[in-house]
Amino acid sequence: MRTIDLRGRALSRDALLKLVPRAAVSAEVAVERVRPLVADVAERGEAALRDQARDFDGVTGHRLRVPAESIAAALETCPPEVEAALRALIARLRQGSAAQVPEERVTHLTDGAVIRQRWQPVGRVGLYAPGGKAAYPSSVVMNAVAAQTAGVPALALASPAQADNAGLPHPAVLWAAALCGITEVYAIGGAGAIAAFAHGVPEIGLEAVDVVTGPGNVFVAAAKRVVSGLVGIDSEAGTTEILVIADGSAHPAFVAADLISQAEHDEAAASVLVTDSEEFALRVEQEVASRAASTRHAERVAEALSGPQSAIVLVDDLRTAALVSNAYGPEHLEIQTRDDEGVLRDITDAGAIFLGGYTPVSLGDYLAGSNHVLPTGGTARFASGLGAHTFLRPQQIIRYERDALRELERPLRALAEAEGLPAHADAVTARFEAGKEGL
Ligand SMILES: NC(=O)c1ccc[n+]([C@@H]2O[C@H](COP(=O)([O-])OP(=O)(O)OC[C@H]3O[C@@H](n4cnc5c(N)ncnc54)[C@H](O)[C@@H]3O)[C@@H](O)[C@H]2O)c1
Ligand SMILES: N[C@H](CO)Cc1c[nH]c[nH+]1
Ligand SMILES: [Zn+2]
Repeated sequence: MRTIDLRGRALSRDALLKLVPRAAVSAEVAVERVRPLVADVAERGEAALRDQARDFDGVTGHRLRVPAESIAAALETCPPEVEAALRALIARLRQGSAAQVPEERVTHLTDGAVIRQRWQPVGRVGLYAPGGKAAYPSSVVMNAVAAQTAGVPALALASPAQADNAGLPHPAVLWAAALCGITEVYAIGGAGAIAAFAHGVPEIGLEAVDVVTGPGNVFVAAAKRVVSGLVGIDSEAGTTEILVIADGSAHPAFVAADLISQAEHDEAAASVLVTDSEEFALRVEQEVASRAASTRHAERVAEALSGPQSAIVLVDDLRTAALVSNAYGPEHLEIQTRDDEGVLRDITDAGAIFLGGYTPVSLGDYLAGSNHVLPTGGTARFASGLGAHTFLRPQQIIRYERDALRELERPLRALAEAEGLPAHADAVTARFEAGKEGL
């Protein structure tokens, strides 16, 4: 990992972001690459999906809609320990997600003037679980439990077809689908899946959805940006990032293991350490060097950690570390310092925040009870992680009685006249003209 020494330097946000750039394929470049793929699915439907499966997943002649029997049959091949772990994940995430459903609130402004705020779930959602370099049953659960907690009535799932599973999605994805009770599953990957959800593909019985969610690589994230507006999306949950703020009190082996764990996802993954201790930085570097080569995906990890998107950043103090982290807006932020809560107070922008030496990101990836589908690429500045709230729309319901409306007749007319829209005021006055009593 390269080291960037910021000690004694005060940098603007833009200058910081130039020093620690995002992944090689920028969101803008990826958007231009996937735009024709999305348009092709909108135009040619199934035929376009088949071409993309051949080109990107190496699969031809498969069934795009997974038969219900294949989902049920797959669960029989799930090792008991994995099934128990998936059930534990579902149960813990249900608990964690329940807090994301706001209560209906009623506000009485004056006598007879009431506003209610209710949270209405969307009707139909398309959930994406990645399946390129690895299979993501955990992402199936993260999507499904959030949607089910919100009360969404119709859920469809897509994940890439696998050449070595007869063109079905990865078996582990089907295990998770079965355990979550999802019956509508498609073997479709990448931008094609996102486009299929957004536009619908009647030939295969896929009806367009209202909201598309789920994580994926840079092309999946870009496709979500392209279809957003036509459908709702969660965040652009793209290529994984971890930023660790640590001081000399942290354990170098813990921090190194966490940086490596997220680099395992993708050659383009970003692992960043920000520390005020040069000695600690060196020890982490040594730990990374001694551990990285023995991981299963050593080549991918090495590429991610040696890329420009990964770095060790030396700063003067932890307040500056928080400023650097805020400028970056990481998907995952770990804080391992003498005063984690103090550092947390300075943090504004991050997808999810993991405090202390015993809360690794990989816990959040699987079993913490929090959701692992999180904003990347700096979008944590304005977006949140996936949750039940992603599928809920606040709706205001307004009811005024006669006297409460009458009280507002004059000020309302003043505002309507100020805007040059007097018929708005007339609509109120009409209710108080003689003979118009009594609704
Ligand atoms: N932010 C989050 O919440 C989060 C959570 C989990 C995983 N992730 C990320 O998800 C990603 C998973 O990626 P993956 O590749 O394993 O699976 P994936 O399912 O996201 O991507 C595979 C698909 O990418 C498409 N694709 C591949 N090469 C392409 C190209 N050159 N042009 C256009 N499309 C192409 C294909 O359609 C293929 O089916 C990783 O980057 C990981 O870091 C993010
Ligand atoms: N770290 C990923 C989010 O970027 C989530 C994940 C799923 N499985 C393992 N990890
Ligand atoms: Zn992970």
